Amino acid sequence: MTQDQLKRKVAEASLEYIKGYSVLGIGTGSTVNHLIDCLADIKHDIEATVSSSVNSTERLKKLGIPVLDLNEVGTLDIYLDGADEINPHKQLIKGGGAALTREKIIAAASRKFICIADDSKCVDVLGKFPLPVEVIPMARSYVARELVKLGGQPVYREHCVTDNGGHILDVHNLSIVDPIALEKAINNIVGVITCGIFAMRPADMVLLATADGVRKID
Ligand SMILES: O=C[C@H](O)[C@H](O)[C@H](O)COP(=O)(O)O
Repeated sequence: MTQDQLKRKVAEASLEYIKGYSVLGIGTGSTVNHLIDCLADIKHDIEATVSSSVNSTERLKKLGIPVLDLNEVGTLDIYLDGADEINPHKQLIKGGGAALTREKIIAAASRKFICIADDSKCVDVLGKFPLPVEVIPMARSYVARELVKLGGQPVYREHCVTDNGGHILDVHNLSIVDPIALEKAINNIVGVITCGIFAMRPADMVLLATADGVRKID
C-alpha cells in the first residue's frame, strides 16, 4: 500500500470518531485533504467547521461545507489534523505545510485533538523532520542566530509566506529529548510566532494507518 493510500485509509477511519459532533476543527495537509474529501458524503451532518488554513478553507467551501471564524465558535469539541512526526507521548512536529500557527491555535482551543497519520510518521525522538518555526519576517536572521545557539541549523524556506504573512525557518539537526522545554525556549525567542513542536498541547488520540489496518493510540 502506498503512503497516499494509507493517508486515505486513516482519513476514512476517522469518520467514526466525529459522529455526533456538528462543528469540527479541520487541519491542513495531504492527509486532511483526504478527510475533507470524505466529509463530502456526510456534509449534511456537519453544521460548520473551523479551518487551519486558506487551503483547507477553500476545499471545504468548494464542497459546500460552511467555515466559521474561531472567534465566532469559541471552544471546539473536536479537532482533526495530520502530523510530520509523532512520538510515543503523542507529542508532534507539525508545519511541513506552513500551517503550524493556526493549527496550534485550533488545537489549543479544542477539547479533543485527534491526529491522523500513516505509520511512517512515528519516531522515538522528535527531530529527524526539520522543525518548522514561523517568524515575523524582519526577525528572520536574528531568530536564526538564536536557533543556532540552541544547537539547530535553521534553513530559510524560500518563497514561502504563511497565511499570517510569516516566514518559515526549518531547523535541522535537533534531537528533541525534552519537547516541552524546547517548545517553550523557541517560543520565547523574540520574533518567533510559534514553533512546530506540539508538546505543551499534544494530541489526545492518534489514529495510525499501517499495512495491517488502522491502529488507535489513546
Ligand atoms: O503545516 C502542515 C501541517 O502541520 C500538516 O498537518 C503536516 O505537515 C502533515 O501533512 P501531511 O498530512 O501532508 O503529511
